[in-house]
Amino acid sequence: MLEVNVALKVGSFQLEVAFQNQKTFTALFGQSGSGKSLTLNLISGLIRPNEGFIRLDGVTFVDINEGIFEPMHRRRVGVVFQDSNLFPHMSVRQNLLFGRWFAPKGDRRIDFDQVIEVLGIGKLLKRPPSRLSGGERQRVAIGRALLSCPRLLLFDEPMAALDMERKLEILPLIERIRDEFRVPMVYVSHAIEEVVRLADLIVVIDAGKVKAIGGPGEVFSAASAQSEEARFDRSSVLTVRVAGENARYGLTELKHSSGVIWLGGAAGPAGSEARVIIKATDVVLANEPAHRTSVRSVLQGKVLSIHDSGPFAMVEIALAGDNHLFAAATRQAVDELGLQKGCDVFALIKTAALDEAKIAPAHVS
Ligand SMILES: Nc1ncnc2c1ncn2[C@@H]1O[C@H](COP(=O)(O)OP(=O)(O)OP(=O)(O)O)[C@@H](O)[C@H]1O
Repeated sequence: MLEVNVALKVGSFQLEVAFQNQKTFTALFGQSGSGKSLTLNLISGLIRPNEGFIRLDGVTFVDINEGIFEPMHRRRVGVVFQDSNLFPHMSVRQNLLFGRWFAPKGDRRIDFDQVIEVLGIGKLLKRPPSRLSGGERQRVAIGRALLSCPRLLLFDEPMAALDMERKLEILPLIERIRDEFRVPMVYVSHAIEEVVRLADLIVVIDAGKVKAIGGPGEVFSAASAQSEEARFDRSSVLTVRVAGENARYGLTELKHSSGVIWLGGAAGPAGSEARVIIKATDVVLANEPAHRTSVRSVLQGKVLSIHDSGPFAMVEIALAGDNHLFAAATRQAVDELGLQKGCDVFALIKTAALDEAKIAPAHVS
């Protein structure tokens, strides 16, 4: 179990973060400048808190009251940064072996060949980092961190510099590592697609404080999880069942208790549970089901709240099955449709905005 309960003041910024996770994968999610990296650096031992403690499976990394501060190398944590930080003068193999060197001889439980196979980097072993693509460099960086057989693996925005295609290649690799090597992980990101797909527990940090905490479904259905300013980034996460494919058009039908959503691309085996991420700006509101439009994805719900913000409004809709959906609209449209708390409403979702990056299997860990 990872237990974090720390306070830190740097300049005028005050960080106070507390959470615990018995499962493997914790995501620290929040806007730029919210305090995610500081939290990660406190866990790695790069910086020392003013107050509090951090423990992993009963091992104390730091406890200010007890006067304990283990330096980074004694915590045995592996870190993967946005920039892979590989040693430029070493080959891929040497970089990986460097990681191995940090693993204590009696605890080399993670196998070199297995890591290479999972990450698909067998063909790259002789190359210097300068001859790798960004995605390949990140795979090697993950391999190097993993081969040190860490007690805890930390990721600081590991995919922030990669394009969507590379992200979609690397996400399943991180999933496999999570499931095959069972190393606890803490993953910093401001990308909702990544944290929903990977995490058991999401800790939402805002202005140095924990704003929400829970599994992907719970956290992103709560209005409080995302900041008010993030109107154009606001997303909802709905739990759906994969109903079947329309092979002719390359679409997948997703069933929600409030209606049907069509996704461009594949979404896992029929019958399986999945989570779909819907941006508030991809939802159109209507008083009645859409006729003669291109929209095929329609959910029915009740207006739960309306928050005005300048010319716009954020409409929160309660759907059957305890999911909430956010829709961004103009205040004018909200007035003209006569929307108010308790009204029935139809949410029309653009399938063209829902591709494979927006779907994640609802994993059980
Ligand atoms: N050494 C420092 N001295 C003063 N302020 C600092 C220091 N390090 C970080 N901060 C401030 O603390 C806040 C949180 O920083 P942090 O790097 O944790 O944010 P973040 O959530 O990781 O953001 P990003 O996603 O942009 O990396 C920021 O306002 C930052 O300017």
